Amino acid sequence: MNAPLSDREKALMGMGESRLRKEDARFIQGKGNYVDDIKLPGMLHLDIVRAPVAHARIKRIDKTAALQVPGVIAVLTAEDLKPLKLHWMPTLAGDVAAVLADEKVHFQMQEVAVVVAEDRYAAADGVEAVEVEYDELPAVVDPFAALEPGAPVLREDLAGKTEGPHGARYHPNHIFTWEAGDKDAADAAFAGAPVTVEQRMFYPRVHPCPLETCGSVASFDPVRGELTVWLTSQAPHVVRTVVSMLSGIPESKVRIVSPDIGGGFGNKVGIYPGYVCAIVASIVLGRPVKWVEDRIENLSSTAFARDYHMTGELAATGDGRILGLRVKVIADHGAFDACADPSRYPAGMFHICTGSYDIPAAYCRVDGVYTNKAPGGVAYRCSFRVTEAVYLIERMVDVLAQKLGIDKAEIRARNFIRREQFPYQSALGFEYDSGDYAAALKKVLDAVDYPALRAEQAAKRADPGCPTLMGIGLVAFTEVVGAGPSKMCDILGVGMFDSCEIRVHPTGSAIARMGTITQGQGHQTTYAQIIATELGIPSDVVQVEEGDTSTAPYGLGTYGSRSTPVAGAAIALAARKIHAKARKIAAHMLEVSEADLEWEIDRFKVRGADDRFKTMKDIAWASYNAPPPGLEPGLEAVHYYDPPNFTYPFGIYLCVVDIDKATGETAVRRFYALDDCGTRINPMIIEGQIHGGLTEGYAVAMGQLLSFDAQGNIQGNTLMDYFLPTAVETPKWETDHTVTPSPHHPLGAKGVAESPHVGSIPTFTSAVVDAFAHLGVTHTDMPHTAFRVWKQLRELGLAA
Ligand code: PCD
Ligand SMILES: [Cu+]
Repeated sequence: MNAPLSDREKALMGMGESRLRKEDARFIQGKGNYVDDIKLPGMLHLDIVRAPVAHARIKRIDKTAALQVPGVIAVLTAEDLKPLKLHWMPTLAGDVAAVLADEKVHFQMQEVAVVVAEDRYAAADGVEAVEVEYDELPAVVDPFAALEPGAPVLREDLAGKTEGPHGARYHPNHIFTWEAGDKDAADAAFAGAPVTVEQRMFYPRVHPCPLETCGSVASFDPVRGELTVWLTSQAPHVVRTVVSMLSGIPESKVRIVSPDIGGGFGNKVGIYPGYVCAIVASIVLGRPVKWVEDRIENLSSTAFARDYHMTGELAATGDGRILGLRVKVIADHGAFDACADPSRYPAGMFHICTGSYDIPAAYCRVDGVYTNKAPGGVAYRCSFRVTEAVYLIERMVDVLAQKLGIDKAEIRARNFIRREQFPYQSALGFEYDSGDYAAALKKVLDAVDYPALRAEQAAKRADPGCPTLMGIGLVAFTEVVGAGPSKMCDILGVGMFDSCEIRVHPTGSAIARMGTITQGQGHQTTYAQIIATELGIPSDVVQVEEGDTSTAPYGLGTYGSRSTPVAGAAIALAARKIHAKARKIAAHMLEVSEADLEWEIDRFKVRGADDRFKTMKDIAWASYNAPPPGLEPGLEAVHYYDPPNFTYPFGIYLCVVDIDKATGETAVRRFYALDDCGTRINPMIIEGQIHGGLTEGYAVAMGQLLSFDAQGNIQGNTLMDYFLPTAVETPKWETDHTVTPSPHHPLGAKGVAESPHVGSIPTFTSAVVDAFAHLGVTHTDMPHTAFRVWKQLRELGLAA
């Protein structure tokens, strides 16, 4: 293993060390600073009037009574935003979304009007007093029904448009068709295949549920013409650009600050009507305006995830070698196409759905559809539809294994992309950077004694008196994270690079700023660790700042596990620029040539003369006070990093469940998660990320669901119904790892934070279905709640 660290190395607390999080000293003392903590003199409060119905024409809005409520200052509707051309706003997906409902409402809880008042209570009373008269229209909640010939037309604003931003539209409720792969080659693989399987599955609508809801404080200074907005954004620079474009205020006079964020999980990527209205209200009224949504508003209207109706097909040989994959998806995007994906990919990175397998021919097609539901389509702990893709392929491989009577571990091993095939070109267009799936699988199977688990299962199946059904889930996932090479990925035309600026002070401490923004991931700790190792400065004295567009270099933000792959690389390369300059200074100080110097932990020393050295601290002082002739003073650098490729973390997850035949309750007996994210910066933070992601995955698989009735009423949008596991429900997690560095990343690191979510969800389904596999069940849709599992037990005559 690793050689023991010297004292000097230990002092740095650099990469590879499980050092404690630097930010926690602040958080555990209640000194965090969230948007709702921001209170400005004269600040007003905004609250939103929301639609009680899913589809209706607005006949009349009467503000009179609301304006008489004590404390209410203003009521704004779409009519008031029209002169500013702000009643509709562009979405990340190239569509438009109503800021405030314009003549029609398209989903329940849609923003219809806003009330601005002296305090939050008055604003809420004002909301109650706004009178809106609706003329109800038939609601469309099923995307298949939305595509029927006579279906009600939802988006009248798009009437007659047969072209959308992603090509032809064949129905008024159709948004786009997106295809990847070679259809003819895939069809040919199926035509000649000895075995084929097909499975329909529905990945229900779920919602990221960060502790802190979304919100903003907008403050326009009419004297200076400057706009400052504190908001819960995972991408503050992008918000600045969009705000400047929409408002016409020069970007140099717009400052966006993401202060501490209480969890993002994709929920805080989009731009929401509440933000826009707070900004407009502040500009119009000349006072700061705060908007913070409540939990029901958060679960109802800011950014759902998934809602994919998927059909997968695999073609294979008799011994289980996969010959081809075909996938069809009907994607329910809700009322406006507001998916947060790189602009060119309306289905995100869904085409990673060939997974960890060497599949010669593949074709996938995704059709986006409008329905009367809230817009969103965010990457809930997932790099843009990767969760859906991994779910699909992992379910399909299980279905194939079942049909052929091959063990699910064995069939995976037979189809893995082999170590020597990397870099690997997938049939759907990705170049996987590195992986060693077979070694990881072996490690997991050995660790849990897989043959013994299967033997136990067989014995239990043979015993009709056994009160439980035992299931074993297994998943071998590959993710695509680190968006992304700007030749492939952009947001509204801005390439998805990221950035870092490091400034070393004369006394040898440093400040570093990045274009990303932590929401709990621990960037202040891990980023400092990278700099510590690269520059030989203790991570304790490296100050990391993110989220303020007036100080941080432009970056695309934190989501899609892109911070380590993209900003992490920028940090390393900025540090290396400083390192190169430091070498020049050290050579001058030691009166030798640069070539005679070697770097050791925290110093340059003269080769072969251990006592002749200059530490980075010495060099920092000299860089300001006695730089070599011809070299500018100071010790700082900026780097903008445009990655050459994505990174492809992977993992092998295994889960054992025991299902109570009497109640349908599923107990997770064991969950073993092996992750490979290449070079590991802070193993403890990684472990925390894995625990969090597995817990969120457990929540999605076992209980989270936002469903709608036939009228489009949203159900389950409170924490009474929406499943958020506490320590009581959460299973015990076992973690493990292998290390296969990324060959193109300067540190060899890949992203990791999404992997546990992406990988665990299909593992739970795989385990639950496995419990019923001997009875011919090939798939059951999530969530695997006790009631749903019990119904299945009863249908099979098993319920006690
Ligand atoms: N190799 C490696 C990798 C990584 N790491 C670490 O770990 C973490 C993470 O990372 P990443 O993977 O890169 O990621 P990011 O970018 O940073 O982040 C993001 C993610 O993250 C996660 N996690 C978390 N946590 C918390 N606490 N909170 C939150 O919110 C959250 N979110 C979630 C999500 S959802 Mo999306 O947005 O949906 O797309 S995406 C996401 C950081 O700290 C880092 O540094 C290390 O150490 N190493
Ligand atoms: Cu996703």
